[in-house]
Amino acid sequence: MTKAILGVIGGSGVYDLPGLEDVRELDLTSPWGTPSAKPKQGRIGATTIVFLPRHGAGHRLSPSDIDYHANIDVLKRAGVTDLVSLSACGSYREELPPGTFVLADQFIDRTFRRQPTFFGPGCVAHVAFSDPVAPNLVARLARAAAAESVPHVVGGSYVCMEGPQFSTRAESTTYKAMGASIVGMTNMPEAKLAREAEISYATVGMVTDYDAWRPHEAGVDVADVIAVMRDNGDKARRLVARLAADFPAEHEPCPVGSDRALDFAIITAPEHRDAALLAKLDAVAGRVLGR
Ligand SMILES: CSC[C@H]1O[C@H](OP(=O)(O)O)[C@H](O)[C@@H]1O
Ligand SMILES: Nc1ncnc2[nH]cnc12
Repeated sequence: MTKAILGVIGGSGVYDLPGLEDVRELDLTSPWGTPSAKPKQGRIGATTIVFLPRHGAGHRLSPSDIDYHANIDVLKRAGVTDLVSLSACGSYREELPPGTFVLADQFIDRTFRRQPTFFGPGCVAHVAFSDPVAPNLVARLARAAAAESVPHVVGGSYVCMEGPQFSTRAESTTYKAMGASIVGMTNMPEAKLAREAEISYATVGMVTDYDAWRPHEAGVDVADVIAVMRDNGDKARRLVARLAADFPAEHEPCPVGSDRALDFAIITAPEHRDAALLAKLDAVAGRVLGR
């Protein structure tokens, strides 16, 4: 049995979780770099929660500057089994107005200056990623949202752009035509790295704006986002509190294998593996590397 530990990555507008009790800062370091902040561990009811503000205290880091490797690595070291990402996003659908929470089930990765894997020369791995989020975690989030009367939809594709500028109108209409529901700048490579670290992941896309695809409307600017962000942040805290209150003590096996992603993923022959990289992978891949 594995004790369930719920990780929460707070995005724009969610820099703390005031409902946490018995809070302490975890003094964890990572061989991958510097996490956005020291994770805070606490509990809501009987559920242990580890919280990390993605952009750091005071929103210090832009999406391209976040050390996603260090963030996921320290959450793994903290024992996180299930990870909820809270993310502000733009919407590509009239029926997903600002204030809606989209529990996305797919991603389209349009980032171009981020290293998307923990693996590399000396230890190559290919994890399955056709189903990038953990459906049981999504179902729990949907139940928590319903219980808290938070407007939400289950499913949809999140397109992750590099940023930090918002989309041009041409980009916005292109992503909409690709079938995306929402757009943000942070869930890639975060979700990929969580999968490599065998952490069940789900994302809550908190719509703040309609991006730039509506022909007769002004495009998005950060003032639009901030105007909605505060209210979304309050809803997100209620959502997390409800999720935590109803969370199981034991980690539920992920139906799409998030928690066993490395069973057959590492393809480099043992005698060709790089010792320095293996050492860095102690937390992420310790289960299969026997570290
Ligand atoms: C402040 S608007 C743009 C900013 O908000 C989103 O961040 P997060 O996913 O961490 O909530 C978006 O991805 C951009 O980084
Ligand atoms: N329209 C948008 N595009 C990218 N990231 C966002 N975050 C919030 N709104 C966004």
